[in-house]
Amino acid sequence: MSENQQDLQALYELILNRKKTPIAGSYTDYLFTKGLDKILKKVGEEATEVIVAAKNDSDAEFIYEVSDLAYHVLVLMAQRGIDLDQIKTELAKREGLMSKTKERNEIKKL
Ligand SMILES: N=c1c2ncn([C@@H]3O[C@H](COP(=O)(O)OP(=O)(O)OP(=O)(O)O)[C@@H](O)[C@H]3O)c2ncn1[C@@H]1O[C@H](COP(=O)(O)O)[C@@H](O)[C@H]1O
Repeated sequence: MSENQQDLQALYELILNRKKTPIAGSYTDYLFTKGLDKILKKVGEEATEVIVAAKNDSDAEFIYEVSDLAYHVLVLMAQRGIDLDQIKTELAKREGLMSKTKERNEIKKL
């Protein structure tokens, strides 16, 4: 990993650290202080911004919004007490599984 790439595990640990040891002026601390509903609101907003950016041509804007969402999801995970290893374990269970697309009946127009 290049020096200019954020390590997700390190970021998650920094977020956990903010939860354990609040720091004045920290945005992460601000989110934890506001609580779950505020964090959920931010995740919702950031997800919407990803959707809007994905429809636009700018890769930079899309990357920016996905990064905002990733950070806020990590804050949500920390708030819920779920760590990255638990997500990796869940993803590993799916490795090699064949996805099944369901046969769906055509929607009939009324
Ligand atoms: N990756 C991030 C990160 N991504 C986005 N953000 C913040 O997320 C906010 C999103 O902007 P918005 O305009 O949606 O929100 P806002 O108006 O600032 O605040 P709201 O009242 O709407 O919540 C901005 O304030 C960004 O600074 C982040 N804040 C922190 N980090 C990482 O977390 C570390 C610790 O940050 P602090 O907790 O601030 O020390 C930092 O060093 C970074 O590595």
